[in-house]
Amino acid sequence: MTGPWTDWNHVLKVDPDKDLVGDETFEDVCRTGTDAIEIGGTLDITADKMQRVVDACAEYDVPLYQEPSNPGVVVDDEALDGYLIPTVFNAKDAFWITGAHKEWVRIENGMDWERTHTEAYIVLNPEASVAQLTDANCDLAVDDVASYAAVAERMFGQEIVYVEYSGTFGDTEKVQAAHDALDDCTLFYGGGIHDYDSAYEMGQHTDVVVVGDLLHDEGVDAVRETVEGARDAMKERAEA
Ligand SMILES: CC(C)=CCC/C(C)=C/CC/C(C)=C/CC/C(C)=C/COP(=O)(O)OP(=O)(O)O
Ligand SMILES: O=P(O)(O)OC[C@@H](O)CO
Ligand SMILES: [Mg+2]
Repeated sequence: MTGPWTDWNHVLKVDPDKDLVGDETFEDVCRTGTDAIEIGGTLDITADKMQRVVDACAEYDVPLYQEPSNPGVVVDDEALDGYLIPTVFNAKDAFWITGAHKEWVRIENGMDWERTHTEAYIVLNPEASVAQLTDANCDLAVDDVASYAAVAERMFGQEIVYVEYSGTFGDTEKVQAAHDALDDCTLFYGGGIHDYDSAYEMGQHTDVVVVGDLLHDEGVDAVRETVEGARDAMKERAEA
């Protein structure tokens, strides 16, 4: 399965419910050197807030994807390269596995399947809003994580597997196990990446490093360092 993400090292996740730092602009956000921008968050997201970020980023040439947290916040906009649709594989509440998806397809006026892509989340930080919302079972061993990853790719045809530690730096052994379990599927990792070193370290275990809160807490210069860290790690891996 191919998609543009097979060439990415770094994704910047913009939370439409959070502010930028100081007088930074979305032009600055689009010029951090990241490979793509994913617009999404768990709490207090609305279609209006989503639309504002899409509009602010539309004129720059960085790939722009929406990652909706529920069917009601999807925006139909030509400026979007596509939709990355989460499914939380370790959710205890089935709404987040197929229920929301069924509702979305039911209420949409014709699906844009060409631009719709799948992201299999394995949520591992029990403190994160996404874990609490979806009632995720985060108590997973290394082999549980690897097995979820394989199931996502082989049995559910997911295009991306996303190991999610939102808010905290994750266990590299679990991330590596997910990576080893995958064949064509692209592995995203997100959580607690806050500088060059953390991006470089996790970049050795995943295909793509996702950076979120750093943008809203520290700003674009800090994000740029993580782009460098992820890129250096992956370049070294490719050369090894
Ligand atoms: C079918 C459609 C269109 C939507 C449903 C999509 C699903 C299953 C969403 C469940 C998982 C989810 C809420 C994903 C949103 C992306 C995400 C994990 C953002 C990070 O959120 P946090 O960092 O936990 O939240 P805050 O930063 O808002 O606290
Ligand atoms: O905010 P952070 O901790 O960088 O996490 C990024 C992303 O995985 C959240 O969905
Ligand atoms: Mg967050």
